[in-house]
Amino acid sequence: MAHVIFKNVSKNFQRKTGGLITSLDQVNFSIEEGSTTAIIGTNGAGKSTLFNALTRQIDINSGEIYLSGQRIDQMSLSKVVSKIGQVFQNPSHGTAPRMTVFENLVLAEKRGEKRGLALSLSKKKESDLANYLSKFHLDLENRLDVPIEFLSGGQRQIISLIMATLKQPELLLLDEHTAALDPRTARQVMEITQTMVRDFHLTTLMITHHLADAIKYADQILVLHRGRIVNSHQRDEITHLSTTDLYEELENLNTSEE
Ligand SMILES: Nc1ncnc2c1ncn2[C@@H]1O[C@H](COP(=O)(O)OP(=O)(O)OP(=O)(O)O)[C@@H](O)[C@H]1O
Repeated sequence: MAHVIFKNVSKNFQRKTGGLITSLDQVNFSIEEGSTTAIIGTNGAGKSTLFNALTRQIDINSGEIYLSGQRIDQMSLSKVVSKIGQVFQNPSHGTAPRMTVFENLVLAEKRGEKRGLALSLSKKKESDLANYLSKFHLDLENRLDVPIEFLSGGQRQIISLIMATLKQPELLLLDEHTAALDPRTARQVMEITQTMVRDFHLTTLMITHHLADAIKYADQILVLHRGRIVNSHQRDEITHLSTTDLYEELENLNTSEE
């Protein structure tokens, strides 16, 4: 059985002016364990809605969503949160900006555990973390006692990534997590992401507008348009794709609407 399965998933929203918007329209796809899937699509295609359905931020109207063989579209939010790690486009999303890097990492480690546990800010743990952070060459090992809000965007995204993967999630969601970074930092963050995904054998789903990243890192590319998966490319085929091919595919979808 595939690791993630979307079976006939649909989601409608009520339009303020009346009527319904169909954000997900009978979406079907599956993701193999340990693989990376990129979702690309036109504006308003339903990419965020798909992520929100996975993380239980919204209820779907029909269909089924499975993670590791379990139906998650009806699971409690707290249970889903413990299974899925997410990194957002906005570097301050998902972290407590006024707390230090170390405090954020300790909180991430305690996520899903009983409330009321004291933070175990031991010196030993701090030096272990400093060791781990030094391998990213972003000077993070010297920033453990600095509030997250004072870090650069790239540094914050790496911390968010570490927080999202610390508990080895069953699924990692990357929501355009390099989009707000300058090109050099974006490349660096993407490479570190790839190292973590490989090292921890993480099943990953990423929304990206960087078509080159989809080609370079994905085992599967899903093309979403008006709430439907209109095409999918698998690894064998992706190797022969160029960014121009994907760009033209998206352009054709845009112009077919006009
Ligand atoms: N809470 C909501 N209420 C009403 N309509 C919504 C809601 N969330 C999403 N939509 C609509 O659903 C459609 C899909 O939106 P979604 O944000 O999922 O697309 P997207 O692919 O992430 O877009 P983009 O790349 O432009 O951010 C859009 O028409 C959007 O306006």
